[in-house]
Amino acid sequence: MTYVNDVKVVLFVCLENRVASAPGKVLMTGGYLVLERPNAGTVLSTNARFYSIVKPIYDEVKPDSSDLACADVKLTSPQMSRETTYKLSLKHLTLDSVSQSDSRNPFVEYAVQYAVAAAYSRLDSSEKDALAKLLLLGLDITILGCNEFYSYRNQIEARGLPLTPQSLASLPPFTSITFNAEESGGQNSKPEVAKTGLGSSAAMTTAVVASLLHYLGVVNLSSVKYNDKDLDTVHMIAQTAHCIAQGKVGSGFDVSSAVYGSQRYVRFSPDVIASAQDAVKGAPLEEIIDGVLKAKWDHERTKFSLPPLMTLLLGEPGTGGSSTPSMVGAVKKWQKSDPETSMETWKKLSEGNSTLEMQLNTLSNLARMSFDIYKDVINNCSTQPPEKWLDVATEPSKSDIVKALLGAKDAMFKIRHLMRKMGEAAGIPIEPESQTRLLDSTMNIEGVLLAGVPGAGGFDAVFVVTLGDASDKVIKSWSSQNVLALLVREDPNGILLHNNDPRAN
Ligand SMILES: Nc1ncnc2c1ncn2[C@@H]1O[C@H](COP(=O)(O)OP(=O)(O)OP(=O)(O)O)[C@@H](O)[C@H]1O
Ligand SMILES: C[C@@](O)(CCOP(=O)(O)O)CC(=O)O
Repeated sequence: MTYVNDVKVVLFVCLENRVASAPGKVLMTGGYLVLERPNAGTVLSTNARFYSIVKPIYDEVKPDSSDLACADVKLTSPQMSRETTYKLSLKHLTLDSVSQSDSRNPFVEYAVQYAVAAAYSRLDSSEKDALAKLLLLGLDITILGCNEFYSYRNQIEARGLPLTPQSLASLPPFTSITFNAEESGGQNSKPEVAKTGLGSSAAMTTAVVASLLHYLGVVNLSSVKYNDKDLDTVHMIAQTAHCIAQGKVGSGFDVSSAVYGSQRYVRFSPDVIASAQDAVKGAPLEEIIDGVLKAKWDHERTKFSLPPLMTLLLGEPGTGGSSTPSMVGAVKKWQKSDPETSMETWKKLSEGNSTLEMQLNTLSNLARMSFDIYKDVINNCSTQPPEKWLDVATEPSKSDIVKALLGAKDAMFKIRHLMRKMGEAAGIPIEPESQTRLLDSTMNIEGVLLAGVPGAGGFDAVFVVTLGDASDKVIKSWSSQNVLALLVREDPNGILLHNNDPRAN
């Protein structure tokens, strides 16, 4: 949207759509490798979304306002029963908390500062006056995360409910979050959210940046197309805010999928955000963000999502999750200490990842070419163990599909074997024995195509891809093994704009 001189016109345009959302992710292949260019990761975005609702706090700028240099910002997180208020300096773009509570949300704080700085850097001086007026009405930001981001296992067990997706579905949307008991009892430590590992910080940061940039008129997200420049702007700001808030530069697949949806991703060169790292040391924010927006972002993303009639399932084994940064540290240490073996393992892993990606792309193409034959094969294989899948291949067109299915399955076995090997060499449980047992038994269920540990692996939820209606069998089997099937599914969409508060739906 081009900025209009009268702030009321801007508000009129923006109020309709002031809710943006961004999805959580599952990194199916490329864990660790995707940290280094040019290795790729395939990432599926999910139906779990973070919503950010932005509105003004006041109806009009108070004429007697003595403090025209600062805007009020209110950040509400109903699921955490938290409300924090800030003063945003319109001159320095600093954000100072004026709340009594010491609860901070660095992801959202950087998202607000950087989005406002992006607005200033993109506008000429007359437009900047209108922007200041809009900001002086205050920013009232509410953040909501879908239940799928959080673990409700304890609540389900405490209520004596069965460990099933139906029990999860009975929870009201945007239920209050459970904090990890051990942490809340710990000395001086803030309670840690019990989460499922879907990339809450990336989805939250992206939703806040998207809603703010749209509200401030920097981008127009009402008509997004896959390659839209506006999405690129959201991506650059969200990625920078996420890195700075996290204090580390990951591969960025989580922010990229939060913005653009399911994809094949190759990371950006870390020096594109070097200027923002300098900002922390005191350089003017507007200039820094201008630099970030003009930097040569060299990440690559290609269209990728699951072929039709395949379902992504996640199973929470209840073993408590793992810390990604410490696992990454151990793998890096191993790479340094044994460059030869590690390079060899990574080479083979990269081949396995490419094969799996290629087989899935082949299946998508075969489905496009002749959907009826594809549907027939998938439905038949969904009720058979894999050793019987070849029996389904009664004609050449069917046998191409079955070959690709078996090729995908084999590639997944190879990837798992190498991930285990990497874990053993690095001294960390990338695919711990308990997960191996669960994955092996799951792979034996009829109609299961793939099963593995997503992302960095460890004790987080495992993922499975099933054919046709086979997911019901997996859910039943998991329930009997004390594994909770989550309600998470693949949804290839990235950022979405909504007309209403999702709690009203
Ligand atoms: N509903 C919410 N409202 C506000 N803040 C939230 C909400 N849910 C989570 N958070 C905050 O988001 C941050 C999540 O960051 P954290 O580093 O724990 O996750 P992450 O690395 O993205 O995790 P994962 O990939 O495991 O989901 C935490 O600071 C947490 O307090
Ligand atoms: C290990 C790593 O490659 C993947 C981490 O994925 P997850 O947070 O475990 O989903 C790290 C990264 O890509 O930033």
